[in-house]
Amino acid sequence: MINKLVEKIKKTGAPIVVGLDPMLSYIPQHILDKAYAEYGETLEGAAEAVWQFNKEIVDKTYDLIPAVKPQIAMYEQFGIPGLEAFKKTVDYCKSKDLVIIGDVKRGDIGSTSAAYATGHLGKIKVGSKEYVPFGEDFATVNPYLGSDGVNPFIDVCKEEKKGLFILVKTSNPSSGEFQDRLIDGRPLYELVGEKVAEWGAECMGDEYSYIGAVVGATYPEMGKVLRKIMPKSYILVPGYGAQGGKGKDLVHFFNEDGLGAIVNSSRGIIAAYKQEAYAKFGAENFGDASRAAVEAMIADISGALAAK
Ligand SMILES: O=C(O)c1cc(=O)[nH]c(=O)n1[C@@H]1O[C@H](COP(=O)(O)O)[C@@H](O)[C@H]1O
Repeated sequence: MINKLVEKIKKTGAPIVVGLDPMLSYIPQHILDKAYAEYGETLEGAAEAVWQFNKEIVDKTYDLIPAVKPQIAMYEQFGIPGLEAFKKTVDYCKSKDLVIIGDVKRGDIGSTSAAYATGHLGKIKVGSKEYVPFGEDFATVNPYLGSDGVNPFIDVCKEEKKGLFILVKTSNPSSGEFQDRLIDGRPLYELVGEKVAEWGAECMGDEYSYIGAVVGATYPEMGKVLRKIMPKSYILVPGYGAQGGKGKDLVHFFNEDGLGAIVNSSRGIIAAYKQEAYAKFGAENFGDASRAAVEAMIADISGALAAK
């Protein structure tokens, strides 16, 4: 799957991911009204609105981008109907040939991680039958439990040709509270980065490893150091747009080959119609606003890389 991701990034010229993080407050009234008229003001109604909202954004952007990243919390908040909307979104994106990064941030003791890996990246046997529960291509993984919490994910990736993005340095303001703590004079995130490089060396695709890392756009200096520590790992870079990251901050997350990083924006794309810059589209044409925001993001990042 890493080979497909790299190929699609090359083909689209867009090292970006659209984050499908729907909140009811981003969904235009006409979509909410229609969903509530059909299902009532229920969890089912909310999930239907989420699904219709996602579908329009995917329809308006899929030809420009290599990948999407649905964040499962945004679906789980609507309970079982929300999870059904998550699965529908994954299947629809797959039908559009997009690479799907399941932002699930899992990680537990080995046996539990194995079940998470099966659910999100693998297949489950039920009697004589086999099922694909959620079917994402990549999953985000929290490495805090250590190798035995990560290895079951790696095993499933090897078997299914899937991939991981392991949290190394997160984008949020208090990420340094633990991640920057010095251990033998080195920050913890560097030690985790070294471990990702070690896991990744065993899991190579054609050019890049299918064991990648997450490093926030909001910490460009740390991104520069981590890029060198993990030269063969793709870095998923969240924090662009709504969290303040800009194209010029991101150039050192990329390798000299112009590859090696994929930048996520969620609210900045899916709720673009609410920003002043895209207000002219109006809520009715929110998908066109998202397309324009994707085009602007690609231009910003490619411009910064060209100027590097
Ligand atoms: O793993 C992630 O994707 C992630 C890691 C991180 O360090 N920071 C971070 O923001 N994220 C996710 O990236 C998305 C960012 O959303 P926006 O800030 O709206 O672009 C959310 O889905 C977050 O859960």
